[in-house]
Amino acid sequence: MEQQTFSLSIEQNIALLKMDVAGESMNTLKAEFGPELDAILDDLSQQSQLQGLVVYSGKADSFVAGADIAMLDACETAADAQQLSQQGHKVFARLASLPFPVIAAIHGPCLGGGLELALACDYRVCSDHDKTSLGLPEVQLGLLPGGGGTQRLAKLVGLQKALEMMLTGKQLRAKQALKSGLVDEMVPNSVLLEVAKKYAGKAKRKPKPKLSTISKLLEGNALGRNILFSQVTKQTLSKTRGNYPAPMEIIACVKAGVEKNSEAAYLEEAQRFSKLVKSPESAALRGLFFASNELKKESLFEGVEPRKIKQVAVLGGGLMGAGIAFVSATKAKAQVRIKDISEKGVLGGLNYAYKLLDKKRQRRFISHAQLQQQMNDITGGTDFTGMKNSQIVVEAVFEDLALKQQMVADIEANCNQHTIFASNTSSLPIAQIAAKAERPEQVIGLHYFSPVEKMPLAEIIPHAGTNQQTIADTVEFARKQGKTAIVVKDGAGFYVNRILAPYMNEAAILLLEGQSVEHLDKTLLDYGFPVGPMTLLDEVGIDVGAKIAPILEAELGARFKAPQAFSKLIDDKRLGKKNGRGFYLYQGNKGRAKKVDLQVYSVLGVKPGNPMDAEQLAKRCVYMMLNEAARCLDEGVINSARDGDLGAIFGIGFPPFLGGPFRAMDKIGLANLVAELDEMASLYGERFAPCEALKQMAENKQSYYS
Ligand SMILES: C[C@H](O)CC(=O)SCCNC(=O)CCNC(=O)[C@H](O)C(C)(C)COP(=O)(O)OP(=O)(O)OC[C@H]1O[C@@H](n2cnc3c(N)ncnc32)[C@H](O)[C@@H]1OP(=O)(O)O
Repeated sequence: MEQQTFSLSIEQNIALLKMDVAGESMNTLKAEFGPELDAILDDLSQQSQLQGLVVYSGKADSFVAGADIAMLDACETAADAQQLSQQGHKVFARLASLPFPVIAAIHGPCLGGGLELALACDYRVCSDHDKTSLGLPEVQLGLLPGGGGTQRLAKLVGLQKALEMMLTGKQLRAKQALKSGLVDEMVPNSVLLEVAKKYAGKAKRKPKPKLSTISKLLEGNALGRNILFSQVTKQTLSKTRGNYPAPMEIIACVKAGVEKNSEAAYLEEAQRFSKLVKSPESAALRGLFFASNELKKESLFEGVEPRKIKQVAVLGGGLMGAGIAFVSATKAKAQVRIKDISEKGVLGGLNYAYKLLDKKRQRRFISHAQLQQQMNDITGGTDFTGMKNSQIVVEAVFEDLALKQQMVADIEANCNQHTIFASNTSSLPIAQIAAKAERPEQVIGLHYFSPVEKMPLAEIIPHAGTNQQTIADTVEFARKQGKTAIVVKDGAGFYVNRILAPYMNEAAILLLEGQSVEHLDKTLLDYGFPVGPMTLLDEVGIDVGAKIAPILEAELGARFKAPQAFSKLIDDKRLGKKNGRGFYLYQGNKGRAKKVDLQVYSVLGVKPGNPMDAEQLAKRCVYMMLNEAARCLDEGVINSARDGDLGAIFGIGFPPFLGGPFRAMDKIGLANLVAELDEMASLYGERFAPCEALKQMAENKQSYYS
């Protein structure tokens, strides 16, 4: 017999509807639930003695995570997707029109279609648990809330808050949800159902947002609303640069909600939703969701169980070390010891963690007691005291091979025989760091991106002698720190910096050819990168780039050669943002729009000329990256196109709506790409020559994804 998803019980004239999707760890909404729910609603609407209905989840730690994304993926046509949306509208409308109050009892994630279900209820009560979060994250999948969310949310929390939630996809914690009026009450999970039942017997109600006087003025009349919509449209376009259609569609739906009758507005939501389901941007973003979920679950070696890391040491209290200590303590819930050569370094590391936690406290995400508790998990010192039991030591010291080898020896002498030594080097081969180790099998690379607490990627780099247990433990540790972890081959630049370097070099060459700093940055921002290459070089440090380039060139060849003229920037003591001297002005320019430091051009001996066609300019940088990504896969630097896509998106910010370099190459078509690279090689130089792997695949009419 087919298992039911919903079970109905009645206690003292209060109906309790439990949702529990069999065989799945989280509830998601599926089309096939329609008839089951319809039958329940038929039954309920005939029971005149009922005083209320409480909807809750049978899962221990989640309410409903939204519509089933795989079901959306399976829609063959926009009409299929429109039908799904309209089916949702119909069921939720029936729920809303029951003759007694309907109450959602929410514990755990209540997202997308899950929140739309809760919005169709009269009242919402949620648990105060950390796991409880409410939001409409559809925009992150390139979609809009298609289950009535664009219509109901604004009526409950007001236009501004609703637009902010839907355009960012941000999830609210219980406290924030209560404050914004999204939920009516927040209680401990142990009494959630009991409190929800108390709403039975109350009046059904029309939601009314609690608005400040200014918001009332803005949202309460047509003129104010027009100003609001035009401001939001402008801000949205400046953020998306036209690359993401969903935000504009969300604004249009919300606008329809205030300007049209309900039937027309709901129809518009369904139509716009269906168009987005079939958009290439949403397909890429959904692909990303599935790919990162798949990677998260992947176990690397059969029979090798990763150990739980509870004791961590970090060598170096600088920006990277401090960030690593912070995520190890707060996310991976480990006891962390920071070791630095100076007291100042240790204090710097502790202070960094304190500041991050204090920000959370100020935003009321954590209490003062929780801040103190988390700070208790991070200690520091200038010697090896307290490090004996470390299961993993992550070094984040200067990029100096001899120093790192010394660190390995120190850790082998002062920790224990099982301690893993993980290096956060961004350029030195791990095999060299392990070369003098007594236990090289426990040496591995663990490369983070700055700032560690924000950047989602970690590259895990075993050298040829690293054992499976060390790899499995390190991957699991990075996952626990909240990172998307990809295993990459040991070699100059690993994966992310290896594909970034030719892109950055090309931008530098273009600058020397007379393209302006602003034009370069704007063009690649418009293309979809989060920052332009010149800004990125300022952020990373021009000196850091200058140090890595020769290492890559020596190991990988002339296509990595950085333009000679760039050494003049170092001679001019231009290190980037950190010393206030880079491509942009920093001193005395705080809070103002970024301005290029025009002296850069005279230092480099160039004069910015006519701006190159934006498409051509972007292609020159991006195609260098694509070609290198193809080489990396061919050489086994990455294990799959999927890892290459995730690494580029989470490590560099490769435009997510393109799905990553490999999906982008498939979209261009490998034969077209090879032809374009050939032409670029003849115009601009051999560095553009398509790699053998690309040529082979193009010849065989292959693609990276089927
Ligand atoms: C019409 C509507 O407006 C359209 C929609 O609702 S679109 C969907 C909107 N919802 C979302 O985007 C939420 C997507 N999910 C998430 O962000 C996260 O899964 C979460 C925050 C809910 C939980 O995260 P976490 O605790 O790390 O668990 P996570 O491993 O991601 O998910 C658990 C399982 O649920 C699955 N899952 C979660 N949400 C899902 C969804 N909306 N569709 C399909 N599967 C989903 C995951 O694939 C995973 O499956 P598995 O057990 O087979 O690996």
